[in-house]
Amino acid sequence: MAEHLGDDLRAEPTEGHDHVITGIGDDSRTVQPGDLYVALPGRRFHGLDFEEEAAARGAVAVLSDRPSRRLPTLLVDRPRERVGALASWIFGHPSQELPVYGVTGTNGKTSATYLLDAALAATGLVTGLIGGVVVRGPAGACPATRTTPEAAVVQRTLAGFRDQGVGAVTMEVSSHAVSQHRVDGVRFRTVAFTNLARDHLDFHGTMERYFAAKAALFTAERTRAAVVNVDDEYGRRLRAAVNVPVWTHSMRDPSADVYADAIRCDLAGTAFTVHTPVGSAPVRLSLLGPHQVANALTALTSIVAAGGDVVRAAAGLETLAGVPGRLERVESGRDVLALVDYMHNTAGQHELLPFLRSLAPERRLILVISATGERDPGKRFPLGHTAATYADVVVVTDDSPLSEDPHVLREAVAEGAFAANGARVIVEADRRRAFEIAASCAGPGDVIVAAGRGCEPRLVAGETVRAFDDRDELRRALRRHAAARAARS
Ligand SMILES: CC(=O)N[C@H]1[C@@H](OP(=O)(O)OP(=O)(O)OC[C@H]2O[C@@H](n3ccc(=O)[nH]c3=O)[C@H](O)[C@@H]2O)O[C@H](CO)[C@@H](O)[C@@H]1O[C@H](C)C(=O)N[C@@H](C)C(=O)N[C@H](CCC(=O)O)C(=O)O
Ligand SMILES: Nc1ncnc2c1ncn2[C@@H]1O[C@H](COP(=O)(O)OP(=O)(O)OP(=O)(O)O)[C@@H](O)[C@H]1O
Repeated sequence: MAEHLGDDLRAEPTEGHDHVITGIGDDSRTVQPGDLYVALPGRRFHGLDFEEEAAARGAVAVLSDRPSRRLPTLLVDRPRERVGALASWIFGHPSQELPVYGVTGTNGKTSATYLLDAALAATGLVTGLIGGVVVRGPAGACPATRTTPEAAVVQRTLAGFRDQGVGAVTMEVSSHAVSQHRVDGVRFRTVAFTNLARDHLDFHGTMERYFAAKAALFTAERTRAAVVNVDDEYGRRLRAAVNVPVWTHSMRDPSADVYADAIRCDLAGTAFTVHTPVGSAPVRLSLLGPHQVANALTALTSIVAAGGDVVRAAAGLETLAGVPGRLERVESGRDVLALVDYMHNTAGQHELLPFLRSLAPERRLILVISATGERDPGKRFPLGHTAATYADVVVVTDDSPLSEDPHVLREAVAEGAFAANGARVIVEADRRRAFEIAASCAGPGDVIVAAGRGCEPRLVAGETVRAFDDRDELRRALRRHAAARAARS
């Protein structure tokens, strides 16, 4: 049997020949025996730079835009565009057997996929999750290195899930992934769109191109249905543009297919009633903040769109204790509310900061903020400005500058914060010291939020990588400060 993989590539099974291809991989460091090694042209390297390593690990052939000197080569013009379909074929088209629920959008992907995973599990399914924090299934979990893995890894992971008896997969899909063909070859049951706001312009250039990258997911070839948040401006544009069945959800518009009302958000959690064409249900989330209502609607609408049971799904959402690093509470024994969040764009700030203010109307909101290097420079000033518009104290510090000068990043954020003429602004390069300063500013009942990194486990500056988890560091800073205060009194 032969299979057409595109206009100019035709593959024949190789059993009985010298080279038997049993898998596919695009990274020489993780190639497995029997793999077709996809040698991609990159910004820094060409995959063929590592062909010796790939061969030594057992790669039997290469797919590339240049001939390998070491292994038989399938030559194609744009290899990245071939990997998804090819990997899907090699692994027996796992997404055709397995319902895959995709979630895309600027903010809310991780939260919505955790919620969707919990809801699907509550309907009795064994689940798999591919996301920016973790990749996990029945065989275990491993920390994610990216929001969406490369195409070969996506297909290998889906095949593993299928073979382990998974009944539904939830997957975060970044715009980078769409542009880089990482999800080509995935057939989705539904794809959900959460929202679109300024981010990633370093990669996409303009908002229109960013939107187009997301919108490219919503075609009949890729998904059976679209799930769209119509409270978002780009969501409404998407609804008007797509040619697949669309399920809308809203917190404001009762004419949406799925609608939430009776919304209550406080420190105990988030409660609302969901109304769908197949019934209504009360929902109680442990997660904090009104944005989690939108994320829960993304999860519930995806399930309803696929014919699932909304009452069981809603009950499933209640089983989720939290999402790592997303308004995650840090217990320190001190009488302050300390939270860590992944807020790293102004859209997220506008959603969360009014809620955080409302938690302590008489007390102070203290924010620690920073900007990551190698990301859209236009985000930095507004990040500082918005933070200082809402908060009482803003501590501007360093994140992972990667290859950039941390001083430049810090100055841009601080400039925005000072320009707001609102909060008291303190600039401290050392992140650990910034947490100490925040802890020392806090009085009883105040709210401290370490924003921007969530549960990221390390800081990266040039070639230097050091372990740094905001949750541990904030807890330590609060405890140290409490101990020092006790010793003084
Ligand atoms: C801009 C971007 O997406 N770049 C990705 C791209 O890098 P690149 O073109 O520079 O590749 P390269 O490092 O020159 O390497 C070329 C080839 O050699 C291979 N190689 C390289 C080294 C080696 O030892 N062995 C080896 O085989 C690589 O696997 C690659 O195929 O291909 C690399 C390998 O596949 C990716 O690791 C890299 O992602 C980098 C790390 C990255 O930061 N990506 C971010 C922007 C990203 O994708 N983010 C989105 C989500 C963002 C969000 O929503 O917040 C994501 O999905 O994570
Ligand atoms: N529905 C939402 N609307 C606006 N902001 C949100 C929403 N959901 C989450 N956020 C904010 O975005 C941050 C990241 O959330 P989450 O990780 O769920 O989204 P994501 O799309 O996976 O993010 P990223 O692409 O940056 O990894 C949260 O910490 C919160 O500050």
